Amino acid sequence: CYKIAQISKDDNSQLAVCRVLLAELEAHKDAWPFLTPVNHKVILGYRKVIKRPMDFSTIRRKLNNNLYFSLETFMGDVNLVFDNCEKFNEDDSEIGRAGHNMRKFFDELLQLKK
Ligand SMILES: Cn1cc(C(=O)NCCN)ccc1=O
Repeated sequence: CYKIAQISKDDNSQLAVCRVLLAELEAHKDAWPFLTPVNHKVILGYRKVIKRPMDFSTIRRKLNNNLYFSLETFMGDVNLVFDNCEKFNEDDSEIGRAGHNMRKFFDELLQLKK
């Protein structure tokens, strides 16, 4: 039993770290393009180009519904947000720059939490 308890405790503590990381991402001044799903009815071409849309509100819902099994699966969705942003936006654009800033910020957060 001890071993099973140990695994689940690690997952819980990892998920607690995910909640803190997500809160810090959402609070960043450059988070605004990523707070809610991109509206593909407004942003022409988005649905065709971006096969796996992701945003911070979706990540929060998945976290609340216990759909992340580890820090790694959580990181996969956060990086998907930034990868989608790079694919769809020019580097030299407001949203493109916000994406690069947020990815750098996230990488620095992860260094602190290690
Ligand atoms: C991440 N991203 C966001 C938008 C956007 O317009 N977001 C609305 C913010 N209120 C457009 C393209 C894109 O790649």
